[in-house]
Amino acid sequence: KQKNEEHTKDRPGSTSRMPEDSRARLSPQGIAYKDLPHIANADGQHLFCRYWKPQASPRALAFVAHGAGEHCGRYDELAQMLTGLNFFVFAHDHVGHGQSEGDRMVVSDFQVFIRDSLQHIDLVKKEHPGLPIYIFGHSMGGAISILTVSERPSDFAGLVLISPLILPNPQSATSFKVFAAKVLNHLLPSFSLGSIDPNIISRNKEEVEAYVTDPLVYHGGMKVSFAMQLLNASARVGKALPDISLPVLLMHGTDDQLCDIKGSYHLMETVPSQEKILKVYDKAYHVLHKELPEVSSAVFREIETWLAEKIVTATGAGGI
Ligand SMILES: O=C1CC[C@@H](CCC(=O)N2CCC(COc3ccc(F)cc3Cl)CC2)N1
Repeated sequence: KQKNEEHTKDRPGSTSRMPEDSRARLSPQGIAYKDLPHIANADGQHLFCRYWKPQASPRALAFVAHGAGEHCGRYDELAQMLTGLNFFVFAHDHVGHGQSEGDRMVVSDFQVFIRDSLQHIDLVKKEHPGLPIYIFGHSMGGAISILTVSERPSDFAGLVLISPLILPNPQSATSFKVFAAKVLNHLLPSFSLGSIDPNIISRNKEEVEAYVTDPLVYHGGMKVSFAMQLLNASARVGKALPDISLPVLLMHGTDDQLCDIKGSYHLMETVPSQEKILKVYDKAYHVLHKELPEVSSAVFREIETWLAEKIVTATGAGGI
């Protein structure tokens, strides 16, 4: 031991740390992971998980991919509605988000989000063999959902996208800014660009307040390296669309200033899916499920109706 310490002391920059095991590992909020539902991803990072179980035995599974800076707890209402349809709903906080490990809103490669989602999906599918699985994504979570489906073309029964990130917003990604971001990424990857203006996420002031005061939401600026990963993601999404052929329900607000609705029009023109529905919400902002009551209730109703008819036919309990 003594010898060993001698050795590590000499080597610059090395520390002989005690191996940290799950027992001692704490969430960014200081809660022991042994007391939280969690999975460890391929890099050993602990991801906080949420599960919403229906009363009766589930008829279908739903995985929810949250957006940049937020966390899966913000989908509680949506998940509750789905458990009413006898869905077993599950989600996790992506690396660098909410109660999961990782530097805040940092990811080494966008693929990490897809890899971790597939790991969680495979885990839950093993526990519920044979059930159809639907995937939900909002904003950056929409890009994660599309890329997750494109890796498993026949695994999913449907894709629900709420204002997905498909094309970078022209303002935040002008060719000059993209060029600047690429240059900056080499020089100062941690340089912080602006943070999201909370007032443009929704017209619902209470929801804006909830977002601003939510301690699990990251309110810092977006690092250049993360912006690069988002650009990488939207490029990959553009290439994946021609291979998406599962049923798609897509919703977008005309006044979304964070993810351009043009991306959803492009998706509709590009995916070969037989069933693809785009619902446009006039004057609505980015977070449709947390918008003015008439918009969000329409969004929930839309999702409920779309899914109810699918799982009825899927379980063959349809009419004569
Ligand atoms: O409930 C909630 C609260 C938060 C919101 C989700 C937010 C989310 O996920 N966004 C919105 C911002 C968007 C910025 O995109 C870029 C920025 C710079 C760049 F250079 C290239 C891109 Cl593409 C990425 C996707 N929903």
